Amino acid sequence: MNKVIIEGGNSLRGKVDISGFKNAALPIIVGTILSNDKCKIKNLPMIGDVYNLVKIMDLLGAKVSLNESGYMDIDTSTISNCVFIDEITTKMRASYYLLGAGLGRFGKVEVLYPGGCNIGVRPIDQHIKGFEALGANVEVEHGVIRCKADKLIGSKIYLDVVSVGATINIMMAATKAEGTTIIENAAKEPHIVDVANFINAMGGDVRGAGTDIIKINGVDKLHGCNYSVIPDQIEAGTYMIGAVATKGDVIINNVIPIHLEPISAKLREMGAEVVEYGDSIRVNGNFNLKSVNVKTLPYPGFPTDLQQPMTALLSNVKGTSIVTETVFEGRYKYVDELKRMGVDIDLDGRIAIVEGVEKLMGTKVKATDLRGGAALIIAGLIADGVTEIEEAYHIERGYENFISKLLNLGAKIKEG
Ligand SMILES: CC(=O)N[C@H]1[C@@H](OP(=O)(O)OP(=O)(O)OC[C@H]2O[C@@H](n3ccc(=O)[nH]c3=O)[C@H](O)[C@@H]2O)O[C@H](CO)[C@@H](O)[C@@H]1O
Ligand SMILES: C=C(OP(=O)(O)O)C(=O)O
Repeated sequence: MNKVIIEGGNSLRGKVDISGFKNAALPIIVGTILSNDKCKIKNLPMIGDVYNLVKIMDLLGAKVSLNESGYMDIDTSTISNCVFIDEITTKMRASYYLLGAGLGRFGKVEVLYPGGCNIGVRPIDQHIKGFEALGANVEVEHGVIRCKADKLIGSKIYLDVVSVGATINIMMAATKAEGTTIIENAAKEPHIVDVANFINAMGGDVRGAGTDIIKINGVDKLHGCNYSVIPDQIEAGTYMIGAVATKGDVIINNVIPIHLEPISAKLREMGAEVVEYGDSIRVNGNFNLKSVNVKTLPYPGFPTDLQQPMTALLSNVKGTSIVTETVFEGRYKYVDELKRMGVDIDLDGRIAIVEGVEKLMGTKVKATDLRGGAALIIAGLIADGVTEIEEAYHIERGYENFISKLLNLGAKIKEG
């Protein structure tokens, strides 16, 4: 998808089904390497990152098939090593999970430094700290990461920053270590819990996921399993924000409402109505909305992945909103694009001062990254006239059928 064209001005109304969580699905697919067996994974999102990862798993030697309803059969017993220097892994962030899974299974991994959204420096020092604490030798040279361990031994690891990727990577490697590993100051995101549940479904012993102390008792051998990925918190949050931005009324199905609490709370604070049901949530934005301040934080704080769509919404809400991005220092690149649509946002380091304007105007803009692209879609939905979003391929990395889901909700949107 190169371009998305939106004619703004329609409220989103109706129902939308949320797909499986990108940031849980990706480590789960890579985590099947630990099993050395056959796994069946359900509820995978049909997104660019999943397609890319299927190619990677295939090139590594796994037998993998994925059907269009998000069901994967994968046999990783046919993988013989994890030395894999191929540019394909630089097209996404989650290829870094080859480090934890490969180290756990083979005691040796060589891969290129991962890619992913251009939202800041994104170091992996905490992953490395964890692997080294488990006894691995790690070298990073000319963009290649090499990890090697004759034997992994459980250890106590305090993360200096709360990192989703480091928590999951250490959990994966430690699952095959001798003895017990304790991760302190671990990330608590819903996908951490999902990956821990998946490891346990393969016969692992991970306890405490979802709290900031995770205990992993190493096991000798894992086995295959059947597993279903949780719904995508960020995709759901994007539709919630879209409903409010367009003064619409949307029922968002296949969600875990508690995972959406940080978003629901903020939208309620703005004056929107958010009603939770068992596995769905209704968001009605047809009220007088007020400006709010938003600070991104690790879970259960407001997710950084929704900062961009949220800022697009606030740009059209009367009053001053202050957005503070505490997780990624470079996550405001899309603001220049929003400015082309007439928004009034001043950036001061990690702080965005958003003066709500009455109207956004459609024009040609460029998606700078995945969620920056989603922010431009939200802006395009509320803008007067036509918005053309170029470099829209970023959006496909993480949203399943975004265009057709929005069409079903009444948006005027098409691929260009
Ligand atoms: C594929 C995937 O799941 N991506 C998500 C993952 O990215 P990712 O795993 O890259 O994000 P982290 O949680 O690791 O990063 C959080 C913060 O820690 C810093 N840091 C991280 C690791 C490290 O070794 N050293 C270090 O300093 C990062 O620069 C950032 O400032 O979590 C982010 C935070 O929820 C999300 O925005 C991404 O969508
Ligand atoms: C930053 C994101 O993705 P990634 O870490 O895969 O680049 C995201 O999903 O918003």
